[in-house]
Amino acid sequence: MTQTTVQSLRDKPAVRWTALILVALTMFFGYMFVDVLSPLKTQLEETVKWDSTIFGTYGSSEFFINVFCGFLIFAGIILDKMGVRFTAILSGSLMLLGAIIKIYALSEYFNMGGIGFDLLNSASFPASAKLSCIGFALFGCGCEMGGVTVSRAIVKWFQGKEMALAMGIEMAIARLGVFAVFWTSPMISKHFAQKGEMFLSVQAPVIFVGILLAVGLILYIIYGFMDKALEKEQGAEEIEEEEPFKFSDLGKVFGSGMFWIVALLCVLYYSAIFPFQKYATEMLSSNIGLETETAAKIFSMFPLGAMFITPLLGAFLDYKGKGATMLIIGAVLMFACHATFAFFPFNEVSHMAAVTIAITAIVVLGISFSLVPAALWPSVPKIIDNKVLGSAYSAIFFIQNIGLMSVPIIIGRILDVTNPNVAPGEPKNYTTAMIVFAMFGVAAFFLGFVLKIADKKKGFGLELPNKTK
Ligand SMILES: NCCCC[C@H](NC(=O)[C@@H](N)CCCCN)C(=O)O
Repeated sequence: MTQTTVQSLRDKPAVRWTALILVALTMFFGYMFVDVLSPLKTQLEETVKWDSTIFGTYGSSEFFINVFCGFLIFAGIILDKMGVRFTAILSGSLMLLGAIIKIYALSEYFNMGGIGFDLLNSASFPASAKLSCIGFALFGCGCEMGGVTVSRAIVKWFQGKEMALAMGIEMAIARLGVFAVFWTSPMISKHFAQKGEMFLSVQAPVIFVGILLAVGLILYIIYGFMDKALEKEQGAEEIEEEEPFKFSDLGKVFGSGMFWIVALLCVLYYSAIFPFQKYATEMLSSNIGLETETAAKIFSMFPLGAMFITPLLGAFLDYKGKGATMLIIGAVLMFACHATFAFFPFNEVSHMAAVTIAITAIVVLGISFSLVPAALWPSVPKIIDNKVLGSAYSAIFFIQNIGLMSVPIIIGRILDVTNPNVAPGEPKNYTTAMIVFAMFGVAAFFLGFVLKIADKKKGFGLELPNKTK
Protein backbone atom coordinates (compact mmCIF):
# COMPACT_ATOMS: atom_id res chain seq x y z
CA MET A 1 0.00 0.00 0.00
CA THR A 2 1.39 3.43 -0.90
CA GLN A 3 1.20 6.22 1.68
CA THR A 4 0.59 9.77 0.44
CA THR A 5 2.08 12.55 2.57
CA VAL A 6 -0.02 15.72 2.50
CA GLN A 7 2.22 18.74 1.87
CA SER A 8 1.71 21.59 4.30
CA LEU A 9 1.31 25.12 2.90
CA ARG A 10 4.65 25.85 4.58
CA ASP A 11 6.24 23.12 2.48
CA LYS A 12 5.19 24.73 -0.79
CA PRO A 13 7.94 27.23 -1.68
CA ALA A 14 5.67 29.34 -3.92
CA VAL A 15 3.13 29.75 -1.11
CA ARG A 16 5.57 30.63 1.68
CA TRP A 17 7.53 33.06 -0.51
CA THR A 18 4.28 34.74 -1.60
CA ALA A 19 3.39 35.21 2.06
CA LEU A 20 6.81 36.77 2.60
CA ILE A 21 6.49 39.17 -0.33
CA LEU A 22 3.06 40.36 0.87
CA VAL A 23 4.24 41.27 4.35
CA ALA A 24 7.59 42.59 3.16
CA LEU A 25 6.00 45.00 0.69
CA THR A 26 4.03 46.65 3.46
CA MET A 27 7.27 47.10 5.41
CA PHE A 28 8.81 48.52 2.22
CA PHE A 29 6.16 51.26 2.21
CA GLY A 30 6.55 51.67 5.99
CA TYR A 31 10.30 52.25 5.71
CA MET A 32 9.70 54.75 2.93
CA PHE A 33 7.42 56.66 5.23
CA VAL A 34 9.91 56.58 8.12
CA ASP A 35 12.45 58.54 6.09
CA VAL A 36 10.23 60.53 3.78
CA LEU A 37 11.29 63.81 5.41
CA SER A 38 14.93 62.86 6.10
CA PRO A 39 16.32 64.23 2.81
CA LEU A 40 14.22 67.39 3.30
CA LYS A 41 15.75 68.57 6.60
CA THR A 42 17.08 71.77 5.06
CA GLN A 43 13.76 72.53 3.28
CA LEU A 44 11.87 72.00 6.56
CA GLU A 45 14.21 74.47 8.23
CA GLU A 46 13.37 77.05 5.58
CA THR A 47 9.67 76.30 4.93
CA VAL A 48 8.15 75.35 8.28
CA LYS A 49 10.95 76.67 10.53
CA TRP A 50 12.07 73.37 12.05
CA ASP A 51 15.57 73.83 13.53
CA SER A 52 17.78 70.79 14.28
CA THR A 53 16.34 70.31 17.77
CA ILE A 54 12.78 70.32 16.39
CA PHE A 55 13.79 68.00 13.57
CA GLY A 56 15.46 65.68 16.11
CA THR A 57 12.35 65.67 18.30
CA TYR A 58 10.25 64.93 15.24
CA GLY A 59 12.61 61.99 14.38
CA SER A 60 12.27 60.67 17.93
CA SER A 61 8.51 61.03 18.02
CA GLU A 62 8.14 57.85 15.96
CA PHE A 63 8.97 55.99 19.16
CA PHE A 64 7.19 58.14 21.81
CA ILE A 65 4.13 55.92 22.34
CA ASN A 66 6.15 52.73 21.97
CA VAL A 67 8.48 53.81 24.76
CA PHE A 68 6.50 56.08 27.11
CA CYS A 69 3.29 54.02 27.01
CA GLY A 70 5.13 50.71 26.69
CA PHE A 71 3.08 50.14 23.56
CA LEU A 72 5.58 47.67 22.11
CA ILE A 73 5.24 45.40 25.11
CA PHE A 74 1.46 45.40 24.55
CA ALA A 75 2.10 44.83 20.85
CA GLY A 76 3.97 41.64 21.70
CA ILE A 77 1.22 40.48 24.02
CA ILE A 78 -1.44 41.30 21.40
CA LEU A 79 0.61 39.34 18.86
CA ASP A 80 1.04 36.31 21.10
CA LYS A 81 -2.62 36.39 22.16
CA MET A 82 -4.43 37.50 18.98
CA GLY A 83 -2.09 36.11 16.34
CA VAL A 84 -0.28 37.41 13.29
CA ARG A 85 -3.35 38.14 11.16
CA PHE A 86 -5.11 40.49 13.55
CA THR A 87 -1.90 42.24 14.59
CA ALA A 88 -0.76 42.79 11.00
CA ILE A 89 -4.02 44.49 10.03
CA LEU A 90 -4.03 46.57 13.22
CA SER A 91 -0.46 47.71 12.57
CA GLY A 92 -1.21 48.60 8.92
CA SER A 93 -4.21 50.66 10.04
CA LEU A 94 -2.16 52.55 12.64
CA MET A 95 0.53 53.35 10.07
CA LEU A 96 -2.08 54.77 7.70
CA LEU A 97 -3.78 56.81 10.42
CA GLY A 98 -0.44 58.32 11.45
CA ALA A 99 0.34 59.18 7.83
CA ILE A 100 -2.98 60.98 7.36
CA ILE A 101 -2.31 63.13 10.43
CA LYS A 102 1.18 64.01 9.19
CA ILE A 103 -0.16 64.95 5.76
CA TYR A 104 -2.60 67.33 7.45
CA ALA A 105 0.16 68.76 9.68
CA LEU A 106 2.20 69.79 6.66
CA SER A 107 -0.71 71.18 4.64
CA GLU A 108 -0.93 74.85 3.73
CA TYR A 109 -4.48 74.90 5.09
CA PHE A 110 -3.37 73.82 8.57
CA ASN A 111 -0.30 76.06 8.63
CA MET A 112 -2.37 79.09 7.60
CA GLY A 113 -4.45 78.75 10.77
CA GLY A 114 -6.64 75.71 9.93
CA ILE A 115 -8.46 73.57 12.52
CA GLY A 116 -6.21 72.81 15.51
CA PHE A 117 -3.45 75.25 14.52
CA ASP A 118 -3.98 77.78 17.32
CA LEU A 119 -4.28 75.02 19.88
CA LEU A 120 -0.91 73.54 18.94
CA ASN A 121 1.14 76.54 17.89
CA SER A 122 3.87 78.04 20.08
CA ALA A 123 6.92 80.18 19.37
CA SER A 124 9.43 77.49 20.36
CA PHE A 125 7.75 74.54 18.63
CA PRO A 126 5.62 75.15 15.51
CA ALA A 127 2.18 73.53 15.21
CA SER A 128 3.28 71.71 12.05
CA ALA A 129 6.03 69.95 14.06
CA LYS A 130 3.76 69.11 17.01
CA LEU A 131 1.05 67.58 14.85
CA SER A 132 3.64 65.80 12.70
CA CYS A 133 5.05 64.30 15.89
CA ILE A 134 1.57 63.07 16.91
CA GLY A 135 1.07 61.48 13.50
CA PHE A 136 4.57 60.02 13.46
CA ALA A 137 4.10 58.57 16.96
CA LEU A 138 0.94 56.75 15.85
CA PHE A 139 2.65 55.63 12.68
CA GLY A 140 5.58 54.39 14.81
CA CYS A 141 3.24 52.19 16.87
CA GLY A 142 2.01 50.59 13.67
CA CYS A 143 5.41 50.32 12.03
CA GLU A 144 7.17 48.71 14.99
CA MET A 145 4.20 46.45 15.69
CA GLY A 146 4.33 45.54 11.99
CA GLY A 147 8.06 44.78 12.26
CA VAL A 148 7.52 42.40 15.17
CA THR A 149 4.55 40.80 13.42
CA VAL A 150 6.47 40.28 10.22
CA SER A 151 9.33 38.60 12.12
CA ARG A 152 6.79 36.32 13.82
CA ALA A 153 5.13 35.59 10.48
CA ILE A 154 8.46 34.64 8.92
CA VAL A 155 9.25 32.26 11.78
CA LYS A 156 5.77 30.77 11.30
CA TRP A 157 6.31 30.07 7.59
CA PHE A 158 10.07 29.48 7.45
CA GLN A 159 11.33 27.93 10.70
CA GLY A 160 13.53 24.96 9.88
CA LYS A 161 13.66 26.17 6.28
CA GLU A 162 15.37 29.23 4.75
CA MET A 163 14.52 31.39 7.77
CA ALA A 164 17.57 33.70 7.76
CA LEU A 165 17.35 34.08 3.97
CA ALA A 166 13.67 35.00 4.29
CA MET A 167 14.42 37.54 7.04
CA GLY A 168 17.29 38.86 4.93
CA ILE A 169 15.03 39.30 1.91
CA GLU A 170 12.37 40.99 4.02
CA MET A 171 14.96 43.46 5.33
CA ALA A 172 16.39 43.90 1.82
CA ILE A 173 12.95 44.92 0.57
CA ALA A 174 12.65 47.35 3.48
CA ARG A 175 16.08 48.82 2.59
CA LEU A 176 14.87 49.26 -0.99
CA GLY A 177 12.14 51.42 0.52
CA VAL A 178 14.74 53.67 2.15
CA PHE A 179 16.71 53.84 -1.10
CA ALA A 180 13.55 54.69 -3.04
CA VAL A 181 12.54 57.47 -0.69
CA PHE A 182 15.97 59.14 -0.74
CA TRP A 183 15.46 59.51 -4.51
CA THR A 184 11.73 60.17 -4.82
CA SER A 185 11.30 62.51 -1.87
CA PRO A 186 13.80 65.22 -3.02
CA MET A 187 12.55 64.83 -6.63
CA ILE A 188 8.90 65.40 -5.70
CA SER A 189 9.90 68.20 -3.35
CA LYS A 190 12.00 69.97 -6.00
CA HIS A 191 9.14 69.75 -8.50
CA PHE A 192 6.84 71.73 -6.21
CA ALA A 193 9.56 74.07 -4.92
CA GLN A 194 10.31 75.13 -8.50
CA LYS A 195 6.63 76.01 -8.92
CA GLY A 196 6.83 78.13 -5.77
CA GLU A 197 4.50 75.73 -3.87
CA MET A 198 6.51 75.80 -0.66
CA PHE A 199 4.12 73.82 1.56
CA LEU A 200 3.55 71.20 -1.14
CA SER A 201 7.33 70.87 -1.50
CA VAL A 202 7.40 69.18 1.92
CA GLN A 203 3.85 67.77 1.96
CA ALA A 204 3.62 66.13 -1.48
CA PRO A 205 6.29 63.45 -0.78
CA VAL A 206 4.35 62.53 2.38
CA ILE A 207 1.08 62.29 0.43
CA PHE A 208 2.77 60.01 -2.12
CA VAL A 209 4.06 57.59 0.52
CA GLY A 210 0.77 57.85 2.45
CA ILE A 211 -1.02 56.43 -0.61
CA LEU A 212 1.50 53.57 -0.70
CA LEU A 213 0.71 52.83 2.96
CA ALA A 214 -2.96 52.41 2.02
CA VAL A 215 -1.85 49.81 -0.55
CA GLY A 216 0.24 48.20 2.22
CA LEU A 217 -2.81 47.80 4.42
CA ILE A 218 -4.60 46.00 1.57
CA LEU A 219 -1.60 43.66 1.23
CA TYR A 220 -1.76 42.84 4.94
CA ILE A 221 -5.46 41.99 4.54
CA ILE A 222 -4.63 39.65 1.64
CA TYR A 223 -1.88 38.08 3.77
CA GLY A 224 -4.53 37.53 6.45
CA PHE A 225 -6.28 35.00 4.19
CA MET A 226 -3.06 33.02 3.75
CA ASP A 227 -2.41 33.12 7.46
CA LYS A 228 -5.91 31.82 8.14
CA ALA A 229 -5.39 28.93 5.74
CA LEU A 230 -2.09 28.03 7.43
CA GLU A 231 -3.64 28.20 10.87
CA LYS A 232 -6.52 25.98 9.79
CA GLU A 233 -4.00 23.45 8.65
CA GLN A 234 -1.96 23.84 11.84
CA GLY A 235 -5.13 23.34 13.87
CA ALA A 236 -4.95 19.74 12.69
CA GLU A 237 -1.19 19.39 12.97
CA GLU A 238 -0.51 21.52 16.10
CA ILE A 239 2.82 22.73 14.71
CA GLU A 240 3.06 25.70 17.03
CA GLU A 241 1.59 27.34 20.08
CA GLU A 242 0.64 24.22 21.98
CA GLU A 243 -0.30 26.26 25.08
CA PRO A 244 -1.91 29.70 25.21
CA PHE A 245 0.25 32.69 26.13
CA LYS A 246 0.46 33.62 29.84
CA PHE A 247 1.70 36.93 31.28
CA SER A 248 4.18 35.02 33.42
CA ASP A 249 5.88 33.98 30.16
CA LEU A 250 7.24 37.52 29.91
CA GLY A 251 9.42 36.67 32.90
CA LYS A 252 11.08 34.01 30.77
CA VAL A 253 12.04 36.68 28.24
CA PHE A 254 13.32 39.31 30.68
CA GLY A 255 14.94 36.68 32.90
CA SER A 256 17.23 35.45 30.13
CA GLY A 257 20.79 36.81 30.19
CA MET A 258 21.18 36.10 26.48
CA PHE A 259 18.08 38.17 25.79
CA TRP A 260 19.68 41.16 27.51
CA ILE A 261 22.95 40.84 25.61
CA VAL A 262 21.09 40.69 22.27
CA ALA A 263 18.76 43.54 23.25
CA LEU A 264 21.64 45.81 24.35
CA LEU A 265 23.64 45.00 21.25
CA CYS A 266 20.57 45.81 19.20
CA VAL A 267 19.95 49.20 20.85
CA LEU A 268 23.59 50.24 20.58
CA TYR A 269 23.96 49.23 16.97
CA TYR A 270 20.67 50.57 15.65
CA SER A 271 21.08 53.86 17.57
CA ALA A 272 23.92 54.64 15.20
CA ILE A 273 21.98 53.65 12.09
CA PHE A 274 18.38 54.84 11.95
CA PRO A 275 18.98 58.18 13.74
CA PHE A 276 22.04 58.72 11.51
CA GLN A 277 19.82 58.18 8.46
CA LYS A 278 17.84 61.26 9.48
CA TYR A 279 20.93 63.50 9.51
CA ALA A 280 23.06 61.86 6.83
CA THR A 281 21.91 64.05 3.93
CA GLU A 282 22.65 67.28 5.76
CA MET A 283 25.92 65.88 7.16
CA LEU A 284 27.10 64.97 3.64
CA SER A 285 26.12 68.37 2.24
CA SER A 286 27.86 70.11 5.14
CA ASN A 287 31.06 68.03 5.10
CA ILE A 288 31.50 67.89 1.34
CA GLY A 289 29.58 70.93 0.13
CA LEU A 290 26.96 69.07 -1.91
CA GLU A 291 23.41 70.01 -2.90
CA THR A 292 20.67 68.23 -0.94
CA GLU A 293 19.59 66.12 -3.91
CA THR A 294 23.15 64.91 -4.63
CA ALA A 295 23.88 64.23 -0.95
CA ALA A 296 20.64 62.21 -0.67
CA LYS A 297 21.58 60.20 -3.77
CA ILE A 298 25.02 59.40 -2.33
CA PHE A 299 23.44 58.33 0.93
CA SER A 300 20.92 56.14 -0.91
CA MET A 301 23.83 53.77 -1.65
CA PHE A 302 23.74 52.81 2.00
CA PRO A 303 20.38 51.03 1.96
CA LEU A 304 21.04 49.85 -1.60
CA GLY A 305 24.26 48.06 -0.60
CA ALA A 306 22.55 46.58 2.44
CA MET A 307 19.69 45.45 0.22
CA PHE A 308 21.91 43.30 -2.00
CA ILE A 309 24.15 41.88 0.68
CA THR A 310 21.65 41.14 3.51
CA PRO A 311 19.91 38.19 1.75
CA LEU A 312 23.30 36.71 0.74
CA LEU A 313 24.49 36.90 4.32
CA GLY A 314 21.14 35.46 5.44
CA ALA A 315 21.72 32.50 3.14
CA PHE A 316 25.31 32.22 4.43
CA LEU A 317 23.95 32.07 7.98
CA ASP A 318 21.39 29.40 7.01
CA TYR A 319 24.04 27.12 5.53
CA LYS A 320 27.29 28.05 7.33
CA GLY A 321 26.41 29.87 10.55
CA LYS A 322 28.92 32.32 12.17
CA GLY A 323 26.17 34.65 13.43
CA ALA A 324 28.07 36.06 16.45
CA THR A 325 31.20 36.72 14.36
CA MET A 326 29.10 38.62 11.82
CA LEU A 327 27.77 40.86 14.60
CA ILE A 328 31.31 41.74 15.72
CA ILE A 329 32.55 42.56 12.20
CA GLY A 330 29.42 44.65 11.58
CA ALA A 331 30.11 46.79 14.66
CA VAL A 332 33.72 47.41 13.57
CA LEU A 333 32.63 48.54 10.10
CA MET A 334 29.99 50.84 11.55
CA PHE A 335 32.63 52.49 13.75
CA ALA A 336 34.96 52.89 10.73
CA CYS A 337 32.30 54.76 8.73
CA HIS A 338 31.22 57.15 11.47
CA ALA A 339 34.82 57.82 12.55
CA THR A 340 35.65 58.75 8.92
CA PHE A 341 32.91 61.37 8.87
CA ALA A 342 33.97 62.64 12.30
CA PHE A 343 37.72 62.95 11.67
CA PHE A 344 38.57 62.96 7.96
CA PRO A 345 39.56 66.46 6.76
CA PHE A 346 37.18 66.57 3.75
CA ASN A 347 37.88 70.28 3.14
CA GLU A 348 41.61 69.64 2.75
CA VAL A 349 41.34 67.22 -0.20
CA SER A 350 39.98 67.70 -3.72
CA HIS A 351 36.20 67.57 -4.20
CA MET A 352 36.58 64.32 -6.16
CA ALA A 353 38.62 62.68 -3.37
CA ALA A 354 36.15 63.89 -0.74
CA VAL A 355 33.19 62.42 -2.66
CA THR A 356 35.06 59.13 -3.23
CA ILE A 357 35.93 58.78 0.45
CA ALA A 358 32.37 59.63 1.48
CA ILE A 359 30.94 57.04 -0.92
CA THR A 360 33.40 54.41 0.34
CA ALA A 361 32.45 55.13 3.96
CA ILE A 362 28.75 54.88 3.08
CA VAL A 363 29.31 51.56 1.28
CA VAL A 364 31.22 50.24 4.32
CA LEU A 365 28.25 51.24 6.49
CA GLY A 366 25.98 49.41 4.04
CA ILE A 367 28.05 46.23 4.48
CA SER A 368 27.86 46.64 8.25
CA PHE A 369 24.11 47.14 8.00
CA SER A 370 23.90 43.84 6.14
CA LEU A 371 26.00 41.85 8.57
CA VAL A 372 24.31 42.87 11.81
CA PRO A 373 20.60 42.63 10.91
CA ALA A 374 21.19 39.43 8.90
CA ALA A 375 22.74 37.79 11.96
CA LEU A 376 20.84 39.45 14.81
CA TRP A 377 17.18 38.73 14.06
CA PRO A 378 17.48 35.03 13.14
CA SER A 379 19.48 34.55 16.38
CA VAL A 380 16.45 35.40 18.53
CA PRO A 381 14.56 32.10 17.97
CA LYS A 382 17.77 30.29 18.99
CA ILE A 383 17.84 31.88 22.44
CA ILE A 384 14.11 32.29 23.17
CA ASP A 385 11.27 29.78 23.48
CA ASN A 386 9.00 29.77 20.38
CA LYS A 387 5.87 30.38 22.44
CA VAL A 388 7.05 33.77 23.67
CA LEU A 389 8.82 34.77 20.48
CA GLY A 390 6.35 37.58 19.71
CA SER A 391 6.92 39.03 23.16
CA ALA A 392 10.68 38.57 22.84
CA TYR A 393 10.86 40.44 19.53
CA SER A 394 8.67 43.20 20.98
CA ALA A 395 10.79 43.45 24.11
CA ILE A 396 13.93 43.80 21.98
CA PHE A 397 12.20 46.41 19.82
CA PHE A 398 11.09 48.20 23.01
CA ILE A 399 14.63 48.48 24.33
CA GLN A 400 15.89 49.40 20.87
CA ASN A 401 13.17 52.07 20.56
CA ILE A 402 14.47 53.80 23.71
CA GLY A 403 17.73 54.40 21.83
CA LEU A 404 16.01 55.28 18.55
CA MET A 405 13.90 57.81 20.42
CA SER A 406 16.66 59.43 22.49
CA VAL A 407 19.48 59.61 19.96
CA PRO A 408 17.85 61.92 17.35
CA ILE A 409 17.00 64.41 20.14
CA ILE A 410 20.55 64.23 21.50
CA ILE A 411 22.07 64.68 18.03
CA GLY A 412 19.70 67.55 17.18
CA ARG A 413 20.63 69.30 20.43
CA ILE A 414 24.35 68.70 19.84
CA LEU A 415 24.03 70.22 16.36
CA ASP A 416 22.27 73.34 17.62
CA VAL A 417 24.80 73.77 20.45
CA THR A 418 27.87 73.18 18.28
CA ASN A 419 26.56 75.43 15.49
CA PRO A 420 25.32 78.50 17.40
CA ASN A 421 25.65 81.10 14.66
CA VAL A 422 24.82 79.02 11.62
CA ALA A 423 21.83 80.32 9.63
CA PRO A 424 19.09 77.93 8.40
CA GLY A 425 20.23 76.11 5.28
CA GLU A 426 23.95 76.87 5.89
CA PRO A 427 26.53 74.00 6.30
CA LYS A 428 26.93 72.70 9.87
CA ASN A 429 29.84 71.26 11.85
CA TYR A 430 28.99 67.56 12.35
CA THR A 431 32.18 66.44 14.18
CA THR A 432 30.75 65.98 17.69
CA ALA A 433 27.56 64.39 16.38
CA MET A 434 29.56 61.86 14.35
CA ILE A 435 31.83 61.05 17.33
CA VAL A 436 28.70 60.14 19.31
CA PHE A 437 27.57 57.80 16.50
CA ALA A 438 31.07 56.23 16.34
CA MET A 439 31.04 55.53 20.09
CA PHE A 440 27.96 53.34 19.67
CA GLY A 441 30.05 51.19 17.33
CA VAL A 442 32.74 50.72 19.99
CA ALA A 443 30.17 49.65 22.60
CA ALA A 444 28.41 47.29 20.14
CA PHE A 445 31.77 45.70 19.31
CA PHE A 446 32.39 44.79 22.98
CA LEU A 447 28.89 43.41 23.40
CA GLY A 448 29.35 41.28 20.28
CA PHE A 449 32.33 39.69 22.00
CA VAL A 450 30.36 39.10 25.20
CA LEU A 451 27.65 37.42 23.11
CA LYS A 452 30.13 35.16 21.35
CA ILE A 453 31.70 34.06 24.63
CA ALA A 454 28.29 33.48 26.27
CA ASP A 455 27.16 31.42 23.27
CA LYS A 456 30.31 29.32 23.41
CA LYS A 457 29.71 28.59 27.11
CA LYS A 458 25.96 27.91 26.89
CA GLY A 459 25.76 26.37 23.42
CA PHE A 460 22.79 28.23 21.87
CA GLY A 461 24.27 27.58 18.46
CA LEU A 462 24.59 31.18 17.30
CA GLU A 463 27.64 30.19 15.26
CA LEU A 464 25.81 27.19 13.76
CA PRO A 465 23.76 27.05 10.52
CA ASN A 466 19.93 27.38 10.71
CA LYS A 467 18.90 24.95 8.03
CA THR A 468 17.81 21.57 9.37
CA LYS A 469 16.18 20.06 6.26
N1 LIG B 1 11.26 41.79 10.61
C1 LIG B 1 12.21 42.78 10.74
C2 LIG B 1 13.25 42.57 11.79
C3 LIG B 1 13.75 43.86 12.28
C4 LIG B 1 14.41 44.67 11.23
C5 LIG B 1 15.03 45.92 11.75
N2 LIG B 1 14.03 46.86 12.21
C6 LIG B 1 13.99 47.30 13.46
O1 LIG B 1 14.81 46.95 14.27
C7 LIG B 1 12.90 48.24 13.89
N3 LIG B 1 12.54 48.03 15.25
C8 LIG B 1 13.38 49.66 13.78
C9 LIG B 1 12.94 50.28 12.56
C10 LIG B 1 13.18 51.77 12.63
C11 LIG B 1 12.43 52.42 11.57
N4 LIG B 1 11.05 52.40 11.89
C12 LIG B 1 15.82 46.48 10.58
O2 LIG B 1 16.98 46.08 10.44
O3 LIG B 1 15.26 47.24 9.81
